[in-house]
Amino acid sequence: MIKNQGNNNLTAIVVAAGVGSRMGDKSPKQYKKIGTKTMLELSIYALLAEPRITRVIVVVSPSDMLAQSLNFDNDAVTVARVGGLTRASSVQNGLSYAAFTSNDWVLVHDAARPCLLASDVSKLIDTCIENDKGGLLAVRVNDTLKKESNNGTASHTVPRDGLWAAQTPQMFKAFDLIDALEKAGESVTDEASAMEKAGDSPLLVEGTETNIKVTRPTDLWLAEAILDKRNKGLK
Ligand SMILES: Nc1ccn([C@@H]2O[C@H](COP(=O)(O)OP(=O)(O)OP(=O)(O)O)[C@@H](O)[C@H]2O)c(=O)n1
Ligand SMILES: C[C@](O)(CO)[C@H](O)COP(=O)(O)O
Repeated sequence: MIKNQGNNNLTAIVVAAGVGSRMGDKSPKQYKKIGTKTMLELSIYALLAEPRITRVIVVVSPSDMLAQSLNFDNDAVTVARVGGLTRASSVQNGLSYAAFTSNDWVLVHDAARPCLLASDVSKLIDTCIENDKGGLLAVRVNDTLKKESNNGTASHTVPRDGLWAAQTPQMFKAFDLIDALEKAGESVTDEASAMEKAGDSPLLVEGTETNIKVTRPTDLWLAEAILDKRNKGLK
């Protein structure tokens, strides 16, 4: 059981139990290497670069055979074989595994977002704690958005004013998120959706465009280019 950790001992849950079907590859995308590290490792290290995160629970599928080769050489990281059939269920199972005993904050991050900047993690934590309100990293939508009709044509343009693309990590009080996810069901695709359904209005914390979710093959080389540039000193 995790006792009250306070704001300097935060828990992050990294969801890494997906199959990566949109990548069209046989191995789950979270184990794809960018340079010498897997996407999963990069996502975890970006979180651990924020000193207030002192515990990372990595949720993998119970059938994940690659997880046993993981060695983070860091006592802060625990691999939990509690992944579910949906992302939401993996998050719920990770929250249960964490066994919070007080309503501490929790951050939830996609293993598929390896380009996360530690500075953005710090910004999210600072903003949520200063406002005592949960929130998420997000970026404003730049493209003109079209709503598809049922025959592959554009029926209309969706006004993009005020539209943001949600990223992760998303940060909420653990007990509030547990309750919200329980009520929202497994159809929600992020934590903020569940909180919104519960009547909350999560803070939008402006993140960085490079915090992409690696979903399809082209995203992988985008992530490689981003991290290559970053390793050369460009943000
Ligand atoms: N049942 C699931 C589904 C997804 N995820 C995780 O949630 C993150 C975002 O999900 P997504 O990008 O959709 O990953 P996949 O579900 O693996 O991809 P796909 O939908 O293409 O199968 C990923 O880190 C993925 O590992 C998870 O932990 N459990
Ligand atoms: C949580 C998320 O990354 C926010 O944009 C996104 O909803 C995950 O969606 P996915 O279909 O599970 O990748």
